[in-house]
Amino acid sequence: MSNAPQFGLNAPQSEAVLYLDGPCLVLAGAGSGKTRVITQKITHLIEDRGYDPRTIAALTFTNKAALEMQERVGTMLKQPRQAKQLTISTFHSLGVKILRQEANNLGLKDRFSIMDSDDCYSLVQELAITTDKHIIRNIQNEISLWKNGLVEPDVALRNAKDEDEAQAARIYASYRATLQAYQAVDFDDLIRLPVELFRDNESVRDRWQRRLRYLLVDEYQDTNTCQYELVKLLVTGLGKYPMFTAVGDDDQAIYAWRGATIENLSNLQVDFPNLKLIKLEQNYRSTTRILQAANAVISNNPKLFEKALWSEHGLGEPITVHAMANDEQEADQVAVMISADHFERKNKWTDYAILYRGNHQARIIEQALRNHRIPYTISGGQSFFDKAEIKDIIAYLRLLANQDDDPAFIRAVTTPRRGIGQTTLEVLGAFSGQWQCSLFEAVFKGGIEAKLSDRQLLPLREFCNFINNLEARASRPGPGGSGDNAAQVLDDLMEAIHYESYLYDTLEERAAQSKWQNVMEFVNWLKDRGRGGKDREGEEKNVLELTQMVALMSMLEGKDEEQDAIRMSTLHASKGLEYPHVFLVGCEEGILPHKGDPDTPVEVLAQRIEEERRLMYVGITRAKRTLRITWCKKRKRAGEQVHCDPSRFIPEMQLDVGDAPPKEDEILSPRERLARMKALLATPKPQLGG
Ligand SMILES: Nc1ncnc2c1ncn2[C@@H]1O[C@H](COP(=O)(O)OP(=O)(O)OP(=O)(O)O)[C@@H](O)[C@H]1O
Ligand SMILES: [Mg+2]
Repeated sequence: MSNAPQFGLNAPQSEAVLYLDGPCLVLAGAGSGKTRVITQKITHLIEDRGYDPRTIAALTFTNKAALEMQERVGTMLKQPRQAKQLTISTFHSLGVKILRQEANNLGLKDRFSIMDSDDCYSLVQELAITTDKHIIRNIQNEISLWKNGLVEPDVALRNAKDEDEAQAARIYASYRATLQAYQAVDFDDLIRLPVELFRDNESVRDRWQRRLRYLLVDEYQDTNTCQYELVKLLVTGLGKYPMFTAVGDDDQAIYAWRGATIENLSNLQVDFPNLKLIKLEQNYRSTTRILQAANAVISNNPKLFEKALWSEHGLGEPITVHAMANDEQEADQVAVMISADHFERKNKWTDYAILYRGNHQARIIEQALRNHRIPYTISGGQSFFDKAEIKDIIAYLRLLANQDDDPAFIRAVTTPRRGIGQTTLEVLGAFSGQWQCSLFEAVFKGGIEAKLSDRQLLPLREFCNFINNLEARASRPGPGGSGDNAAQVLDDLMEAIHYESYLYDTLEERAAQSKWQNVMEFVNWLKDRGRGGKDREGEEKNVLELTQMVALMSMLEGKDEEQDAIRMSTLHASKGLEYPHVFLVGCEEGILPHKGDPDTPVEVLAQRIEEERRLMYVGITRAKRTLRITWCKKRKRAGEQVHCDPSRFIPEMQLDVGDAPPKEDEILSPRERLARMKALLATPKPQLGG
């Protein structure tokens, strides 16, 4: 097979697309067309190699990225409908798909629930018998890291370094037991459980390997141990070539705090000695100035793999740095700059992005944008699915799907209020603890009559009967497969719980109206999905399946509105995306790099700063044409104005080095420009290992 460039790709990109003799890793910097390799390869597999689209899976990091990839492939295929048959999803969605089909093999009932991180927080709070947020979060993190590292509770306990960690390990053991009792899984389990299943059950694993003939993984640098294990289990087997392509960039690894390890990149070379390594060096996204700044910043980190990026897009406009008096002025000025730029360049709003380190920075920017009447959408922040009214409805759905889901039971039974008080619930809780059954089961269990009066018990039983009746219909497919069953069940549910009047009774009118609109939007969206999407092309879903789908969506991001609006996003959520004009705000010491725990040991601190630097690199490289950096001399923290210093990453960008007046851009020929750029990039960098 020739490696001649094709499909609008450069030579190494086509090589990666055409390579099918074994596992392949594309390692390259930002904007070099890694994701493009994935979409092209999927198309190539289907159109030129005769792969059935149902046997191809591509894994990405966010639901949004998955959706974009699916749409992109759809436009490339001669038969766009085939794109719908592909599995293009996040690791977690693939996990749900596996769990749903293999629940019985894992001792789970079909109707397991997926607990969100709030539920898990409450559970840890209960088990740890404390209300100290800091302690609870720490334990929650520790449990998550153990799960993602595939560490069992007894091993965690044995290896505990101190009493705090031992205590966390004991809570981890009870936490797992409790989830099992609830017939629930948390987000980490969505990947951990399939891994355990594939490890322990060869025939199940074999079945999945037969179904998935080719696996592609985007943003590979951010996979954690558990996700890597899942990849390995899917692609290694008896008499079968591991067929996969992973693409990634070690300089963009920004999820170490969630257990991702960059070592997975080098592990790949160890675990698959015949791994084909392909590097890409041409950047197609950004101007030379932007790339220079990005390269300069990241050259301060030790390197796992050497890379040198260059671009043909010309030097471009200067990168500007703006010092602001305080955070209010920053927000206002950014809004003013965007407004002016928007009218001057006659751009769309979607051409702009404001990126920041932490969600807490968003509120003040939102207010400024509203003042200036600039439309915006937020990603990576509070998602639609995290709104209280949506979570209320989801609680009912979860309970329909799984009556043992205690957190959902408590939320649903008390919202709207139906005369069931805290004392009643406490008695019920104690009783269910004593009998080791769920709250729902406790309501009908013999002996409960002695604990609760009729007045207390009646509304509980009424509620449970209502759920039971609805549940009987919830799991059925529609009559004649019309998918209308889900819609009918949803309508009945909404009518029966009087949620609308509850909102108007408890809130002032405007708030109630807006919340009710959200609820209706959510319900209609669910109904559409139940019918297989707006065009009814996808799979139909019953209420149980819809519930699991929703649980997953809330994890990383919200619903995306397709309006012309600027994008506000955390740096983490901006990964993989690109915008013509980027504002990187709050570039101050303590914010970016993030302050973190003052007790952090020096060697850990150094690693953290490196991760923060990669985050800066991700931010810079989202920009295609212009990049503006802002920082504040003062910022309000806990109600007080505190003094701030500019981020160390600003001088690291070495803006003076390549910052020639824009005219020079026109004088240099592309070849000269390239030579100049390469010379600038040739500064020696510290080497590390591999
Ligand atoms: N060979 C090519 N010719 C022209 N444009 C390209 C080529 N390859 C990629 N691009 C374009 O360059 C931009 C960056 O590509 P892509 O998003 O695939 O990069 P990436 O390596 O995945 O970046 P990131 O590391 O940020 O995820 C996209 O707009 C893409 O369409
Ligand atoms: Mg990408």
